[in-house]
Amino acid sequence: MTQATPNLQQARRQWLENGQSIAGVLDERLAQSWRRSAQAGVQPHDTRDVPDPIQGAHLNDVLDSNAQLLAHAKPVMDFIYQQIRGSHSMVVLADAHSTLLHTQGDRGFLNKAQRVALSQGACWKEDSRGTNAIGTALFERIPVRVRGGEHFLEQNAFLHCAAAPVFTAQGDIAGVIDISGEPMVSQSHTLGMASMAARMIENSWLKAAYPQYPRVHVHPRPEGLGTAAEGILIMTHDGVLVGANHAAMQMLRLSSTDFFSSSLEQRLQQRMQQFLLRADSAAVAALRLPSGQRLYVRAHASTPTVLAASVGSASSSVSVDDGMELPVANSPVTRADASDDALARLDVGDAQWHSAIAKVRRIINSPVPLLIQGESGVGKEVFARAAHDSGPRSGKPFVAINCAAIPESLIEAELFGYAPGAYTGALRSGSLGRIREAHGGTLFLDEIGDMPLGLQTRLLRVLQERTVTPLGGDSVEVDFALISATHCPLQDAIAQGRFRTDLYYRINGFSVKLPALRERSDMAALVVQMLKLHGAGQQVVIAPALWEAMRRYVWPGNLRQLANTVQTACSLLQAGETEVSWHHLADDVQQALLAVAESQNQAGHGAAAGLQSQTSGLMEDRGAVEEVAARSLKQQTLQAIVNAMADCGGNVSHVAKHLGISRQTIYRYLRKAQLQ
Ligand SMILES: Nc1ncnc2c1ncn2[C@@H]1O[C@H](COP(=O)(O)OP(=O)(O)OP(=O)(O)O)[C@@H](O)[C@H]1O
Repeated sequence: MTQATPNLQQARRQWLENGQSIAGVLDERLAQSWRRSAQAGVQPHDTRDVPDPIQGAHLNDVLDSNAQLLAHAKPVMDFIYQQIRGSHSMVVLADAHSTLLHTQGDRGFLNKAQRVALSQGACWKEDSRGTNAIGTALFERIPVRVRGGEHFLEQNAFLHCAAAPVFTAQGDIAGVIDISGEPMVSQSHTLGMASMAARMIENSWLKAAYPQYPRVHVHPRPEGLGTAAEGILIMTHDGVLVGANHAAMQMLRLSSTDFFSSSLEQRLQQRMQQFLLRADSAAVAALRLPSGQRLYVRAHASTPTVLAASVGSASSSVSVDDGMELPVANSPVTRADASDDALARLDVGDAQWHSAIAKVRRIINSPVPLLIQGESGVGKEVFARAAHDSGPRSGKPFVAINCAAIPESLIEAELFGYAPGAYTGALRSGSLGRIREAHGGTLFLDEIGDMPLGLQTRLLRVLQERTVTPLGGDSVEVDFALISATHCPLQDAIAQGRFRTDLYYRINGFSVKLPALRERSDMAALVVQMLKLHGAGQQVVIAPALWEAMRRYVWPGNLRQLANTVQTACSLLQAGETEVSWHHLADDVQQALLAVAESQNQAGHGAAAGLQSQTSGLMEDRGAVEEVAARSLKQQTLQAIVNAMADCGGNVSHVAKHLGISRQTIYRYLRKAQLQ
């Protein structure tokens, strides 16, 4: 423990018991974190509410969803560990929700860390573990060092930790890298090492994620190019910015809304595309930004001949700062990335979503039945349609049936059809039935877990024999690709005797899980797409404070809720208005997002500053503003838990899995809700 620890313990006790000020006792940012920890109900001595590490299938799911992060982080962790080996320390990688994915360290220290659950599967979120480098760095989105007694939980006072967030290509948090150890490694350079490790992971991931697109490397000094500190920007062949590392975002003051909308040329006010036509990636040019800042730039044109897409009649040279002349090729317009089908159009930047698409492409030309899992509204049907449109059956029917929406008495006739006059009230001409309507194309069975048991037996027969027997008629051959979807694990329904095991294996030739919106790293790209779709040809943007709240909201209704929100907002814009703001939202969404913004505001963040003045007129009564402010992120989480409990028939394990939180957290929320 450090010398400071007893003083800090005493200061914390006096602050908690008598409200004595902690200002000056510790860094203001950590003091804010202590306040948040106390507000979240974390008890410095009592660790009963600390969730247990996740294990087994749940852990595997989390590792799968972070496969890209892990793949790029492990070599960097090896490298960092080589630097600190033997110093009673460890390197830790956690995901964006503070769940530990991988640890590497000295055996003795790993054992010690295990005692406070600094181990794989454990969650180190600030609101359950109190102030700690991993959870606090994720909350603050900046590198954070927490030494000894600065930890909120007393049991963590032996740890000295430095953590830095790792950002995705569009500026969202992907995870965090942390170096933890005993006081002897707690020199200031551990924070620098963690930050450098984060940059190395981002750079490796960014370069691998978009091999088909050209890259621009930038740094304020020429010798900074090629180092871990350089900025890297990725752009499409027609100049649209699709990704950047954190360094580039800071150098160019980019925000996540700049991706997929503004072109690099707009941002740099230089003829970057022409510059990129250079095949020689060794050349360095100097650019001066509109702000006067000078940047040195090197292009890495992966496929030099394809870069002329939007340049059109490129001139033979382009002049940049320092009088450098860059030769420009007049290349034919071709695309390196031929894949522009429906699935590719859904692939706007999220790694999990990208991996689901890549997996489905592997079976798209085969008769393997596909099972899509994911919460309600994540886009399962949209994904299924895109798989159909991108496969060999495109142009043939895509027939979607929601098994939960058709009354049990009608579903049989609806699916299998009936012969003329088969029953009273039936159409005289008979009915083909939805399965036969799908002949040649794709049958999409949504909410298949809700299909009545008797019908499951008949569906199984159809799948085995590839024939349909309409009510009162003879069997007819059918040929269709099958895609099914479910928002709850079918194993549950099997365990409860509500779903046939043999049918499960028939429909689950291959399964993909689509992430919830709150787990996706490409929300900015999705919103930009939606704004384009509903913006009636105008370049519509979102007010910064509102956007900050949207990014932090949990979106229990997923893409459906987000798409409705954007569409409603766009339709409420007055003629000539191009910025979506709070008063363009439906009441319920507005309240939820205002609560997010206010909770941020109270937590000392500037993003939502001035919120009240922005909303005056919207809510004239100060009491109403306070009432909204009182609804915290916790209430949204509680709402998401309650909704998921209803969806999953009260099965806490499945709710935990769906929401990516521990069972203990769910019980804690429900217990608190009951006490209210
Ligand atoms: N990629 C997307 N871009 C924009 N909006 C989308 C996208 N995917 C889905 N949506 C929106 O979300 C809505 C819900 O999508 P979809 O019906 O595919 O979800 P689902 O997971 O099948 O939902 P449920 O489980 O409730 O049937 C769509 O109607 C659309 O408005």
